[in-house]
Amino acid sequence: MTLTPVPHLAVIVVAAGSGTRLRGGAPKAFVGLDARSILHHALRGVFCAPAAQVVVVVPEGYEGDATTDALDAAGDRGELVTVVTGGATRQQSVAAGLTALWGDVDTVLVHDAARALTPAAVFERVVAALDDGAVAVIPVLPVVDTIKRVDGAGRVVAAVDRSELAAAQTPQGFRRSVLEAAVASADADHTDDAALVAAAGHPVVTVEGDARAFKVTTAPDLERARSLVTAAPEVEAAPTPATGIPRVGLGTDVHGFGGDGTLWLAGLEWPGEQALSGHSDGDAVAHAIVDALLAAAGLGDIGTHFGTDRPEFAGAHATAFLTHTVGLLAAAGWRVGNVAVQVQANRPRFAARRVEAEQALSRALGGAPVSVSATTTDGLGFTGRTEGVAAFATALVVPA
Ligand SMILES: Nc1ccn([C@@H]2O[C@H](COP(=O)(O)OP(=O)(O)OP(=O)(O)O)[C@@H](O)[C@H]2O)c(=O)n1
Ligand SMILES: C[C@](O)(CO)[C@H](O)COP(=O)(O)O
Repeated sequence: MTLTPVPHLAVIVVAAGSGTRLRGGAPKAFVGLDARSILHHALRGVFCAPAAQVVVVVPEGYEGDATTDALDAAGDRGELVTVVTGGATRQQSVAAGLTALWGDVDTVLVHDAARALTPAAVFERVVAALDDGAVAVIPVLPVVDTIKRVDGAGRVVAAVDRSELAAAQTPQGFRRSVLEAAVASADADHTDDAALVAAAGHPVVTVEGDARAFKVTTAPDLERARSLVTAAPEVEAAPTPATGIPRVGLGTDVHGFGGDGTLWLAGLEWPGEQALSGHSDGDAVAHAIVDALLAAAGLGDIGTHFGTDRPEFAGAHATAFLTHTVGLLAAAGWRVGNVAVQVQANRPRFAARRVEAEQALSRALGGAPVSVSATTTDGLGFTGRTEGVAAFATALVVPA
């Protein structure tokens, strides 16, 4: 998704850090997440913002690599890209980026390349606050851990009230004149641009950040980013949840009788009933729900994530499928609203276990409501001949 271009908006992507805490064997922005670098992933997000210019600030000697990444990520917007050499500190790199801005730019977002998986919605919120008249805007997340002040010997000195704290992310947005003046008059090195602007006496407002905008700082952060993009590349390409707007999806599945063991259907074991065949346990109800949820979130379909090339799902039951799907949704910023599923089958008879099935499926979906209905087809078709089971599901997902 690309927002409507804002003519006078530029994004400065600071990527000139060395990544000493990561120790990735190259400057951090040039370490790979998958086949592409951290910088490439960050720029893909940046090009969802309505920028008229994108300035990429990189370590000396990496200008060529950065240009290749930037032009690839830019697609047909390559003319917007300027690559410049950064400085010894982040603040100096921001200053270098500012010198490259075109004359008509009046609004600037500064974004860490290291926050490579920042969703477009965060850019949207920052731009919207600037449009509403703010001179400086930062995305923040609440601090979730209990915080202590400690002395040099590691002893606790005091508890800190975390309700007064927020963790700062990027992109941070500013009126250009305000940021330029703050950089020019800075008498200290600050770790973020908001601190610089606040030190110059300007109010800084906050908007909601996003857990996916985490900064790749240490090796575990890199692991997390890699697992997000390699385990579920579609997560990155999936539509970013538009604030407050839910989406619906549809899924169907069919399995024939003839499997080994007992029947598993709708997350329940059915002793004495003939099993369905399939790579997993043949639970057509669970699979239809997975398809409906993935479709709603724009994450492909069951074959994308649970194909026969995934041995861990051989023989797996509904809980494995549904909990994995909930995880994929969460990584893409969605949670399950509700699910309704209909089973067409002569056997098993659902009436006595319908509520039990709803509860089992709901548990596997983290508590989201699930409605199960069952019907026969008056002897028509393959379900009418008791050759198999068909299931049809609809799902609603809502921004997490
Ligand atoms: N001289 C610098 C230092 C940092 N950055 C950028 O600022 C962002 C946030 O910095 P940080 O995560 O601290 O990156 P590094 O400085 O590379 O990491 P470290 O402190 O571990 O060396 C990163 O995108 C980084 O590339 C920069 O452009 N120029
Ligand atoms: C700009 C920043 O990402 C906001 O959280 C941060 O300040 C970068 O520097 P840090 O030293 O890694 O916190």
